[in-house]
Order: sequence, then structure tokens, then C-alpha cells
Amino acid sequence: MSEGTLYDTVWDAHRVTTLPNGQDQLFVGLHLIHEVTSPQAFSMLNERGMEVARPDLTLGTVDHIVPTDDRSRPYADDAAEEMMQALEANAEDAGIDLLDPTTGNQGIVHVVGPEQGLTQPGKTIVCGDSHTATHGAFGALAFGIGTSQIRDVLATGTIAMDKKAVRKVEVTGELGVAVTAKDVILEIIRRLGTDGGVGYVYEYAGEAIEALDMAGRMSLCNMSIEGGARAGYVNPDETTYEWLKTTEYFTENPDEFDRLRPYWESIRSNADAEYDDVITIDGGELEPVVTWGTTPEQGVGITEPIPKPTALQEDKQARARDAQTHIGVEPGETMEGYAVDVAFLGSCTNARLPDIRRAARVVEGKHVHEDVRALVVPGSQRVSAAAEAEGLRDVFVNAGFEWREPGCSMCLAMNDDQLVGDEVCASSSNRNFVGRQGSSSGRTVLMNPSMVAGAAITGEVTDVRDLSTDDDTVGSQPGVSA
Ligand SMILES: CC(C)[C@H](C(=O)O)[C@@H](O)C(=O)O
Ligand code: SF4
Repeated sequence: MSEGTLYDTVWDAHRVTTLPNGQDQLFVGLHLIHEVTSPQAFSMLNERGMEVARPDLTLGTVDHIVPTDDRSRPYADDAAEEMMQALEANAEDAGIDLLDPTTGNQGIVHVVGPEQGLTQPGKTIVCGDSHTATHGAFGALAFGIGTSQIRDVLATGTIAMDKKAVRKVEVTGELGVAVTAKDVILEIIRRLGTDGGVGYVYEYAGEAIEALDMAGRMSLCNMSIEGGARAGYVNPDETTYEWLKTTEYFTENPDEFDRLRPYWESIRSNADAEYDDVITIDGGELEPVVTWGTTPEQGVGITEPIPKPTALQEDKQARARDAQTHIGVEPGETMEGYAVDVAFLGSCTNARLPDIRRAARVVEGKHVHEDVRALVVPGSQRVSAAAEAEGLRDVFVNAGFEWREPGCSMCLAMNDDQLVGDEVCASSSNRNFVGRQGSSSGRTVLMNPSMVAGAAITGEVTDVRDLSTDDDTVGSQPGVSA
């Protein structure tokens, strides 16, 4: 078993006891809740007449069902209004802060926690949402949990969990122009498969990871779960501390920053830490990755041919054939030139300010292709306001994009933002499952945000390196705090 890793150290620091069934009971430092997965857990608690143990360590937001256009109440969709009301009532009763749209701080749960400065190194963070691993970007242990676990955390402020093995995923070298954290994680999943991480937590390390800004680290950790890992994290460093320092939590509590910093330093994996597995990828060799299929592992470099199903592992061949039929691609072709109908720049993977900046650089002075419907859905109200203040909203709107209010939107289509019929979407989100974007015949091609911007402009999957000669510098800071 691993030893001396951040995972081991933070786990031990939070262990309350080992339970008779062998699981460890961990103290939970931050519990994030949203409208889809929390109502049932609150009902279970209410049925037993129990109270929320740590409302002070719980934070709510609304993201999945919230409309991204007209947000006047009641919401046009009754189911959405009902979920929102349940969340409001539960938060109010328990005394939990709720980042609703009137606060100016609303957004996707995995965008707002870090923005608020509540996602911190060495914390245990849970949320009833599979992409909770995002918060691992800060060196937190962050896990997605199910409804009965949400209930348990609400009731006790702790959670029972099995300890996993740790795989170090080392990405060496320097990423090329237009190659981003999204491409790195799509490449990792392509190589190891969507179940390659089962039983593991991933520690991302190496020069290419250390060079990523916090937005990039969040994109990377966000998709750990798509690779089957229980969680993913990056050891905290100066980049992490710089982000934290500018958040409201720490500008309001500067002493806290000085008090916590030694702890943050102390939890970093030791130089001689032992891992259960190590894999190394040469980051310098990567190019932008896009998916050709219906799982995130079915990806390919933008200039590479789509594989023949028979070239894949035997148990993956049938699924690959079905996927190629659904998407309508042939092995041997590249994805370049594949026509798109919709461009979606959004989701907790890629809707932070640096993502929007990168995409804006591609879009500036150009126009969305006449056959394409293009949307920017910022990850949070803060991201949106910061982007607007920098003039980025104008760049997109002038180019023919719709600029929407924050939420999950077309990432999973629980609101009105949906594909129609067999539309193809160039999407900066994290899942390309059949039906994911609201239409069972709809087709999703996952890619990084500037590639989405490129597809919006040309009307087809495009190697964005051919569109922009710029380097990849967009500023390392979020620019969305305080
Ligand atoms: C609705 C929620 C339970 C779900 C998740 O857990 O991931 C959603 O966020 C998703 O991305 O599919
Ligand atoms: S943006 Fe997508 S992946 Fe992220 S929480 Fe919302 S639905 Fe889930």
C-alpha cells in the first residue's frame, strides 16, 4: 500500500475511527450540495427527526436544473422550480449558505467552492456529484458520494469510506501550443480506459502538471472519475497558494492563510513516498485530443486516424463499432472536418475564466459559422462578471455566440439547453455518452475550449493550431475573486 503520499497523510489526519466493517470514518471538512442529489437526503434526515450536524461546513448552490436564459421565478419548468424550492427550504431550515442567483456567487458546484476559497489543500471535501474530484486540484481529498452518504454526512459531519490505492500519473515535459489540461486527461483516459482507475486515487505530478494554472488543474482532476479513479489530486504549491490568497475567504481572514500554510506544506507527498502504481506520459508529445465515440476513452489526437475497432482490446471492439456507427465516422479518417451543428463552451470541466480567455482568442474578429448554434455558459456568476469586465462577453456576442447565465446547461441537458435530433455538438464538457446532451440520437465530440471555439467558427472539428498563431499564455490567475 502507498505510504507518505498526500492521500495517506490527509486520510490519517481525518480518520475518526476504523469501523467494525473495516471502513474508516473520516471527518468531512466541506460538504457541497446541489439541488439534484440533496433533497432526498434531507427527507431521510427529516424522517428521523435529525438535524444537520455541521451547517457551518456545508455550502449549497443551484446548477443542474437552473435555466440559463430567463431566470425569473417561478422557473418555467415546474420540476426545476420544485427542486429549487426544496433546496431553498432545506438550506434555510438548516442554516446552510446557499449561493442562489440573487447572490452573484451562483454557479456550478465545482466552480464556486474553489472561487469562495473554501476548497483548500488538505481538506476532505464531499458532494453528491461524481465530478467532486475537481477540488483535488488544490490538494484536497475530494469524493463524489451517493444519496445515503449525503444523508450520513448531513447527520454526522463524517463519512465511512474504503481506502484506495494510489497511482502516480506523471506528465513530463512541456505541453505544446493549444494543448491543455483537458487534452492531458483525455489522453490519460484514452490510454488507461474508463475503468483503468478503478480501485485507485490518482496523484497527478510532473513538470507539465506543475506548470498548469489552477483552472487547468481543475479540468484535469475533474475527469478523474471518467477514468474510473475514486479521486484525483495535485500537490499544493505556490500556484495553489496564489489562488487561495486572492479569494474572499482569505482576504477576509489573512491570519488564516498564515496559520494554514504550514499545514498545506506538510501534507505534500514526500519525495520518497511509495505508490501502488506509477505511469508516465510525455506531455511534450501530445496534441489536442478529441473524442470519436461515446465514452471519454474513445479519443484520438486531432491529426491521428480514428482507430479500427479490431486494433483495440478485444473487449472494447463491439462498443467501438457501435460508437462509430452512432457518431457516423469511419476508421482511418481523422476527426478533422467532421461537421458540427452546436458549439458548447461550458461545464465544470472547462468554463472558468482562463478557458473562456483561451476560446476568446480564437474567436476574436471572426464569426460563428452560419450553420452553427454556439453557446458560452460561464461556470459561475463571478466568472461571467469577470469575463464581461475584460470585454470577453463582447468578443463572443459580436462573433455570434449566445452568452448565457451560469449552470450545467448542455453538459447534461437537465434544462432547456439540449441537442435536437442527431445534432453534433463540439463540447468542452466531460461526457459524450449517448443521449447525454438531451437527444438520444445527438452526438457529442469532447475537446478543449479553444478547439470548441475553432469548431464554432469553421463549422467542423478543426485543428485550432491552424487558426491561431498565438502562444498559449492567458494569465495564470482566476481573476474572479474579491
Ligand atoms: C446530477 C449528478 C448526480 C451528476 C453526477 O453525479 O455527476 C451530474 O453532475 C453529471 O455530471 O452527470
Ligand atoms: S457541469 Fe456537467 S459534469 Fe459538471 S456537475 Fe454539472 S452536469 Fe455534472
